[in-house]
Formats: sequence, structure tokens, C-alpha cells
Amino acid sequence: MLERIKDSFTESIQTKIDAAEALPESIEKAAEMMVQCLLGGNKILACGNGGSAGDAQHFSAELLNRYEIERPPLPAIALSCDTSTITAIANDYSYDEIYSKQIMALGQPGDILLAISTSGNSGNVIKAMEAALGRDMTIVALTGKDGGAMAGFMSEGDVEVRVPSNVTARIQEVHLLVIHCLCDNIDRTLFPQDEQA
Ligand SMILES: O=C(CO)[C@@H](O)[C@H](O)[C@H](O)[C@H](O)COP(=O)(O)O
Ligand SMILES: [Zn+2]
Repeated sequence: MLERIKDSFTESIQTKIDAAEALPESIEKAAEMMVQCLLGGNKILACGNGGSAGDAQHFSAELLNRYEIERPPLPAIALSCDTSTITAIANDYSYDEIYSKQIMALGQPGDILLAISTSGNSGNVIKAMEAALGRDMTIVALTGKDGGAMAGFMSEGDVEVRVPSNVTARIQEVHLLVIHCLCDNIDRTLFPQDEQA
């Protein structure tokens, strides 16, 4: 087992090295979109399943509270948190609609959907993207593998950050790093005077 543990570390490090080559431009573009969204008084809605639901919550917590510097709270909502709403929609309609119905209610033109899926094939995340387009929102998608069906939903103003790996866990490990890069970019662009050494 020791070897297996070491292999997991090595594989994770290698995936991050590969991602450092492949992803900075798309992360920078996603951060610029988020900065413009927040400057315009809009908000970011985030969703995903399983570990990616946790990532959506991690992101919204960093914005609503703070990341590394002292600054005012920023508006973000993780759509995976309201169990009454989620169970009602899944029970009365379908699991695929748990995020899209929330977006139809909460999404405003100019808001961003942060759609997180390692496969790019989660039905409820794809329906969330459809709902976001219907609300004149833009999309930042964190994906992996071949981008799945989500890759086909990207339009001109959207960004896909696709981790170069086929392993769900390794992709999630990079998604968390991407989320921290987005938070860092947002903070340093919106609050340059508060930068810490
Ligand atoms: O955290 C993990 C695996 O590391 C799981 O909970 C994983 O997120 C779930 O199987 C998800 O349903 C996978 O969905 P997706 O990434 O393909 O959209
Ligand atoms: Zn996991």
C-alpha cells in the first residue's frame, strides 16, 4: 500500500505539472470574466456532484467570506447546499433538474455559472448550463477527460478549463487548485491596494 500511496502523490504532481502547461490562459480568462461579472454587480452560481459539489461550496465560501486578503464579501451561491429545495425538485421532477430550476429562479443576465464536472457528462450540470444560457448568463466550466457533453455547450463568451487527465480524483485535485487561482486573481484584481506580500 505504501507504493500505491506514493504513486497517487506522483500521479497528482504530474497532473498538476501538465495542467500548469495547459491551463493558465483559460484560468486567466475565467478570472477576467468573474471580475467583470462582480464589478457589474452580478453574482456567481456554482454547481457539481459529489466531490464537485464540495468544490462548488468551497468556491462560494471563499467569495462570501474571504480568500487570503481582507476584503468585502463577494456574491456567490453554491446550488448544492439547500437540501429542502434539492430533494423537492428531485422528488417532484427529476435529479437532472435540481440545479436548472434554481438557476431559472436565481440567475440574472450577467451572472456566471461555475459548472464543475470531471467527466463533463453529469445530466444536472448540463441542464444547469442550458438554464444559464436561457437566463443570458455566461459559463465557466471546470471539466476533465474529453470535456464530455459539456464541451459542446460552450459558446463564444464562455470558458472551459479542461484538466488534462482521465482520472476523476486527479482531475478534482486540479479543480481545487484552479478554484484557488480564480480566487487569487479576483482578489488581486479587485483589491490591489490590499495585496499582502
Ligand atoms: O469525489 C468523487 C470521486 O473522487 C465522487 O463523489 C464524484 O464526484 C461523483 O462520483 C460524481 O458524481 C462524479 O460526477 P462528474 O465529476 O462526472 O460530474
Ligand atoms: Zn472524491
